Amino acid sequence: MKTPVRVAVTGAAGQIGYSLLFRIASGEMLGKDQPVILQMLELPLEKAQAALRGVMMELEDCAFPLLAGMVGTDDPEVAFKDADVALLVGAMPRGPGMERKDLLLKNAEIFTVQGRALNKVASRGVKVLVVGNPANTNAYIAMKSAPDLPAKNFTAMLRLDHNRALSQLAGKAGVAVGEVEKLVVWGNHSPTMYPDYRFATASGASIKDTINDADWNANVFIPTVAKRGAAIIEARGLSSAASAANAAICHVRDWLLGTNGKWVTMGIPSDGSYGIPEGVIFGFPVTAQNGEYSLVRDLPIDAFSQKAIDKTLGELEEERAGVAHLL
Ligand SMILES: NC(=O)C1=CN([C@@H]2O[C@H](COP(=O)(O)OP(=O)(O)OC[C@H]3O[C@@H](n4cnc5c(N)ncnc54)[C@H](O)[C@@H]3O)[C@@H](O)[C@H]2O)C=CC1
Ligand SMILES: O=C([O-])CC(=O)C(=O)O
Repeated sequence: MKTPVRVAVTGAAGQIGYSLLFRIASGEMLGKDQPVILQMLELPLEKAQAALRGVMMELEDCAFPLLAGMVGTDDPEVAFKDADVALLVGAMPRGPGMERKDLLLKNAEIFTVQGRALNKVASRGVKVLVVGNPANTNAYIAMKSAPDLPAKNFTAMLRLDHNRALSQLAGKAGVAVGEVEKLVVWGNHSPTMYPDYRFATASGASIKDTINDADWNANVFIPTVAKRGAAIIEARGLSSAASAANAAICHVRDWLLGTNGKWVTMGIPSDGSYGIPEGVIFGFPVTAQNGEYSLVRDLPIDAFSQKAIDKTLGELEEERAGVAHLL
């Protein structure tokens, strides 16, 4: 039996938490032979704590063989104690008519507090995924609040955008979604993100050449992916939850277990590549192996792409300036 991995999940009684915890406990994130201990954080409010107790009862009732332990708490230092993986989901979601950056000042403080708690008590190699919006800037806040932990281990979720783009592309090109490779979504998890299909292939053939429609790319594909979150809110009255939980599972699974050379999109602190200033948490193409991700380097950036990348970077710089006083 392997040593259990400690997985902290914040906002555990929320929508995404409810779609996420059961899949982690069943082995979908870390492998079917990997025991896990779930360390779940909720707000110190009776309603949130009662909901968390209910979720924990349900987890118990599943009798998951891989669930080696559970902690439910309102204290970040308990939730993050020795955590190997931390999924920072707990934050306010947006409603109709809002942009994700409207949540910035409402949610920012959560990530200073949680960054500091991770810095103090988490495993020194903890791998952090920020889901709570605006995810890139919240990941930046958490990273800056945890100076003793490796900055590269603070990541933001762009995988939902990546998966949305995969499905749109496969549908348009008439190929199976599992065949599509070499896709990337650059930048911020916001409507300025840039889903880039220039390198994408299906069974080795260029998807861009198959589709051969620049108008579709600019006026259908990119806006459909970029505004998909709002479309879900419009349709459901609530933001994406099952697909967001699925993306979180994909992100962490690929990071820890590897991608076998396939590209995925992760929001990671820039090392200065592609002209993105060091430290900005930006959606980049990566591969992963042995628990470490590596940036896909030296891709050609044409004028259209440069303009899109500059736009999403500009927005991230603005968000960063907006939270500078907290750091
Ligand atoms: N990056 C991405 O692709 C996506 C991000 N999101 C974001 O994820 C976040 C969570 O979404 P939902 O689960 O739908 O929201 P929700 O409102 O259903 O659940 C959030 C939970 O977090 C808890 N919470 C709030 N502050 C907390 C704190 N300081 N510590 C611990 N728990 C706390 C709340 O009590 C609530 O139970 C939102 O910010 C949403 O916008 C949602 C979808 C995709
Ligand atoms: O759009 C939202 O507010 C929730 C989210 O991040 C998404 O679905 O991509």
